[in-house]
Amino acid sequence: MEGIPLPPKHTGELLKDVVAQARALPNEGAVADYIPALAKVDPNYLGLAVVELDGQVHTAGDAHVPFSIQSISKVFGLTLAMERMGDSLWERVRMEPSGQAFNSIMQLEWEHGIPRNPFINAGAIVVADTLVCRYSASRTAFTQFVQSLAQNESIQVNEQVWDSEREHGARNAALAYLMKSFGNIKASVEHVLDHYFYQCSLDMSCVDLARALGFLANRGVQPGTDEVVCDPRSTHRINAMMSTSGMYDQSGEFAFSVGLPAKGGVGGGLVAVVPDYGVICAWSPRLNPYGNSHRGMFMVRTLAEELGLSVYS
Ligand SMILES: NC(=O)CC[C@H](N)C(=O)O
Repeated sequence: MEGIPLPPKHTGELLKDVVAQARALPNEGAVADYIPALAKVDPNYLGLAVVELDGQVHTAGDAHVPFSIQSISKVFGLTLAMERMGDSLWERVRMEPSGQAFNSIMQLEWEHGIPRNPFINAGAIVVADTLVCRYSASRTAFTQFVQSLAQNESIQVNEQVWDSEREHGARNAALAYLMKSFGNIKASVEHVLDHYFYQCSLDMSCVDLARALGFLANRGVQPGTDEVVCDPRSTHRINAMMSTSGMYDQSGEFAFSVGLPAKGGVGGGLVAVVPDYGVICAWSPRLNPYGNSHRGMFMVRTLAEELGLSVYS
């Protein structure tokens, strides 16, 4: 990706400009309320961060405020599971776009309890099952993994969000029990959901997330620490699935208009990987009908256009 890096000062100014443009947009979309604790978040937060591979950090708005990472946790879970399971993981979850909402149950019965990909809820619940089965303390292992990637030991679960997910998790429980009936969940459903809800309920800032996912822009090696998080083949696969499924049923539009591997969550976070350059993270809690951050998409798209970051150009 030659020619991407702009003078650092310019990038910082650009981020501030993009946040100001996003703030001026009409208030479209709504904060997720099917998990009641998420509905309490101030919808006007706006954060944007870029962490480059050489360690430079550019921020604007609320880039340092922790928020609920929700489905962005699926990227960390998948990375851990791929390292632990090897290719046997792909017997239990596929790598195809689903063309359905992130929590849809219909396809799962037709396809005998094998989820389309690890980034819809059903797929992430299978991934959570593999973690629960392979770690004696999967929640602790998950937190330590994320803390070390983000180089921030203060990252922790938001207990209110975790409780709220448990109390309002009927649909995820339905997905898990259906998969259990097909033999695709090995541990107890209760245990698996507990882990899944936990990882969704971690709080991280835009800077934390952009730093934590640096290895995906750097062939699996974590910038700054030089830790080998995964091999280049796994890096390629994770980025490929983020490109095809990371934005759920809007992944095609995102590839069409932005052109970066990305993952969104219903907390309003959106991460985008720019190979050989760094990671962008945007946050704005109001969601569009696909469950993706409305202003987050605007911010990542504008930045990608301004800096010429598309991997398809
Ligand atoms: N898209 C999301 O961010 C969904 C995550 C949320 N915890 C759920 O399971 O419904």
